[in-house]
Amino acid sequence: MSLLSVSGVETRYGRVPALFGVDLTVGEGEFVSVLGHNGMGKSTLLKTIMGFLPTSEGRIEFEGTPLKGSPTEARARAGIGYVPQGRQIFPTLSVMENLRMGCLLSKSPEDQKIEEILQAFPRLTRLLGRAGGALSGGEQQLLALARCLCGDPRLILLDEPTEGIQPSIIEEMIETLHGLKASHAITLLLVEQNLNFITQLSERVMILKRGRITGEVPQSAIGDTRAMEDVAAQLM
Ligand SMILES: Nc1ncnc2c1ncn2[C@@H]1O[C@H](COP(=O)(O)OP(=O)(O)OP(=O)(O)O)[C@@H](O)[C@H]1O
Repeated sequence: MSLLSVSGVETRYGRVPALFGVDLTVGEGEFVSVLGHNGMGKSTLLKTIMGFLPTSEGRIEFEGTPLKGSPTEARARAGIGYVPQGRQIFPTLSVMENLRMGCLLSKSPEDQKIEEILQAFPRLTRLLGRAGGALSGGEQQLLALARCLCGDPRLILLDEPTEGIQPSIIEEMIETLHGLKASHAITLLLVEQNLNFITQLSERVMILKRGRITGEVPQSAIGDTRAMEDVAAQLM
């Protein structure tokens, strides 16, 4: 059974459709990505899974339980973590306070959880007292991911984490996510337009174009930037 199953999902903004019957599954422990240009519906897909936008058609199941009608908070409690595009950390709260907010959903003791998460994000350890808004964009992105992980999510929905981020932090994020995959058995659904980032992190890649999944990158092309570029050029 998949951890997440999305089938025939349609989402509209008012009367204007943005997703047209999207199907995808994410298995436990899998890293799955959705690649698409600007405006193709990537953020809409994650917002729909998280319950910020209602589905007009289709079905979303998490661990086999239908999510229809379930509010965002219940989805978060069920184990779906969301790192939105633009990060949305609390700018006036310190890094530590941001992490504490993330721990509200965790069942582990707060100090223990934060210590565990900081081991995966050493750069944040030096910044704990600084206001979130005084971090660089890349540091804020790391904080947003770390804060999400503080809530013990089973599945992480990650929206364009590389947008506007310096290459060194992108590399750090890739390493951190690889480490987390190995040690925490996290499951990831990533939406991105950065092909290099997707290539390095994904076991399966779907292409989203104008609200429709136009295809999946063949397994033989996964991890091979040149082959991925060829497939993406045909499907995007
Ligand atoms: N609040 C909104 N109201 C109306 N239309 C919207 C709204 N948000 C997004 N859309 C439209 O829905 C479509 C998909 O947008 P979405 O933000 O999901 O794309 P995206 O692939 O995440 O792109 P980007 O990388 O630019 O964020 C676009 O045509 C967009 O204009």
